[in-house]
Amino acid sequence: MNILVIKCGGSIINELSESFFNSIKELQNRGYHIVFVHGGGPDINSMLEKFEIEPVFEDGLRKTTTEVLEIVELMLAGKSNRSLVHKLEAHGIKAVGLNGSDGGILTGDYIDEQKLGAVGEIQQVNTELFGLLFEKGYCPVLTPISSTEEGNKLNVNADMAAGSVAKALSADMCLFVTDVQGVLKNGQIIEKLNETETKNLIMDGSIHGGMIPKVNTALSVLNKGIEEVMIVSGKDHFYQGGQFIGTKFLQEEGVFQ
Ligand SMILES: Nc1ncnc2c1ncn2[C@@H]1O[C@H](COP(=O)(O)OP(=O)(O)O)[C@@H](O)[C@H]1O
Ligand SMILES: CC(=O)N[C@@H](CCC(=O)OP(=O)(O)O)C(=O)O
Repeated sequence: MNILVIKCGGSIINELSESFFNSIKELQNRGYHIVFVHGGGPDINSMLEKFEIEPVFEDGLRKTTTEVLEIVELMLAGKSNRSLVHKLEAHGIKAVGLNGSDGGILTGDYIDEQKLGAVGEIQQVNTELFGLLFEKGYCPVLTPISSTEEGNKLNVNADMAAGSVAKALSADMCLFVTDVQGVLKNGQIIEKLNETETKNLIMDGSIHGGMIPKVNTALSVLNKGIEEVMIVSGKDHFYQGGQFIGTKFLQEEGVFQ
């Protein structure tokens, strides 16, 4: 079974192009089973603004108080997930929305409760429901809210959640769909990146903000043996005639799995 995990960023959910859906259909026709993991950062920020709460980020991760967590879940599960499922279905792609806590899909733990509040990283992924949905031709669409073993809710960065899902499924491919064509430097797309080059771009500030968890997750997924890991745009065709368009992450030369 060919499995593809697609992380769909909040930056692009409301602006996904027709070409994006055509690319998804082309991949399904080529036999890929697809799991979507979505974000929703901009919608969360808009709602926080309405409540006059200032969004605070540390290296791309949202500081999550109890009050913020309620708004995060409201927007992610109530808006972003619904929008993506509606759009997929409207394009003839069978989709079912799930929260990370449904059927115990995502179990996590706090990263640094003191510094970030209720922000987690994934410790375990229960893939059983994905298998059941794949059998009937549905794409699971997952909100990255997780539970701790004690049942506390955690806000998990959607890039990191997608990476954990890709690893748990031993996916053939993991794509991060966002609002830019890939990793850019001086406005130009970088087509191929290895770990050292990526770390240097973070150090010199060329990669910043929400791109940091994305590239770090891309590298960690690659290091787990998933060979096709890319950042692509949801504004255009990211796949056409068997070719992907975006930034592809590559193992360092001389490093073998
Ligand atoms: N080197 C870079 N190349 C491209 N985008 C970058 C880079 N560094 C930071 N970014 C920012 O990262 C954003 C994508 O991350 P983010 O806003 O978190 O998107 P998403 O919601 O899709 O996860 C881009 O729109 C851009 O503003
Ligand atoms: C801990 C943390 O940062 N969680 C993210 C979850 C949503 C997300 O990752 O959305 P994007 O993919 O649009 O960035 C947040 O609260 O914004």
